[in-house]
Amino acid sequence: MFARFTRASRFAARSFSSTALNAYKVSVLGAAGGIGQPLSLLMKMNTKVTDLALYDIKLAKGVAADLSHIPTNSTVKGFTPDESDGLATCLKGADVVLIPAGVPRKPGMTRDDLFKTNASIVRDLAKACAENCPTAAICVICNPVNSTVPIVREVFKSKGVFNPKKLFGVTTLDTLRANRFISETVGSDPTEEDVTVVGGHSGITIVPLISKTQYKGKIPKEKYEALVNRIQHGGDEVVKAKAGAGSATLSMASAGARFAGSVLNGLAGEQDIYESTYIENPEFKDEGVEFFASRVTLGPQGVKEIHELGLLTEVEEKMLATAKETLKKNIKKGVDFVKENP
Ligand SMILES: NC(=O)C1=CN([C@@H]2O[C@H](COP(=O)(O)OP(=O)(O)OC[C@H]3O[C@@H](n4cnc5c(N)ncnc54)[C@H](O)[C@@H]3O)[C@@H](O)[C@H]2O)C=CC1
Ligand SMILES: O=C([O-])CC(=O)C(=O)O
Repeated sequence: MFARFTRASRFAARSFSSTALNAYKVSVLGAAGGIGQPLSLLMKMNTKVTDLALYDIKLAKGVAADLSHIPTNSTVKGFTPDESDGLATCLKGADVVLIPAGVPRKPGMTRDDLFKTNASIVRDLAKACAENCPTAAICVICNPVNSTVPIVREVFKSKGVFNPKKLFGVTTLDTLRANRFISETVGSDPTEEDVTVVGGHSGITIVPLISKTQYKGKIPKEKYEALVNRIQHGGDEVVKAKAGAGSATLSMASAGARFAGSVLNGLAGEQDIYESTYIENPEFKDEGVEFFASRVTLGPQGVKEIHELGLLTEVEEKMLATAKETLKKNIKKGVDFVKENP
């Protein structure tokens, strides 16, 4: 009885001082979807999350009711557009916002083909974030990430609240795939691998830096090329296998939960929190590439340090050059969209 009382008091105290006591509000927009549901489940299991707020145009209340029975610290609330201030309430006080809302690919489509539907979804959700939780870390999962992240920046800028340290495109799935696929190539334990993947999140813009691993120069050319190709086109593999029923959802939920967990660990002041993520990066700004997935250290203010690329192999330099050409166009497309459709 006494132990229970103490625990309850501790949880009550958490709601008063969020950051100091490792108690955070996480909002998931698009929470009833293929990614949204398992991602929300994984956030419910994260012990740093004490307030989980779920928004979707359908079913968010049902998903919230379901998850709310799991005996972890967090409360769970669901919001839908039929309540006048549903989205605003979902977002108010959020420390981290995850955005998997948007349509997924079908076979034969590129991520860029999703732009015409997803651009306005992301723009509108970004407006709500800028108005209701301007200081939250915004983590964009919705594709095409190369363009949707610039859309969020433009919206935040237009409202005077943009903070480059708190806007992230979630590219963690590329890291997970690289870790898994390299382990299959070299016969290692995938949980021990840590491949840095930079650039963007679509085909040739995904640049795995194998030269930064212990396997530099050790993987035969043919195997190396097959590995890079599989990392770059891993998404297509799943789209094809799901045959019209969508794209990666479960591996993406795992990636999103890992990334959100790292952001929370950084906010909590934990040390040595590293992730690769698509962020505003000044390194290639002169070339018109304002966003670039980079390895970063995360901290209490979001991005604490952007790691420079350093020395690359000739092959990696070539991949980088090709990636930058496409990224430049993808970024411009997002920026222009907000200019033309504010
Ligand atoms: N960044 C990455 O590595 C990855 C990104 N994705 C992307 O994530 C997005 C979501 O994929 P899935 O979950 O498979 O799709 P889904 O169709 O299963 O779920 C999307 C959810 O978004 C909701 N939604 C649509 N418009 C909304 C709005 N205006 N506000 C709130 N919710 C809204 C839908 O009702 C649905 O529940 C897609 O754009 C997909 O391409 C997918 C895999 C990996
Ligand atoms: O391939 C897609 O459309 C979904 C995605 O971004 C991925 O699985 O990496």
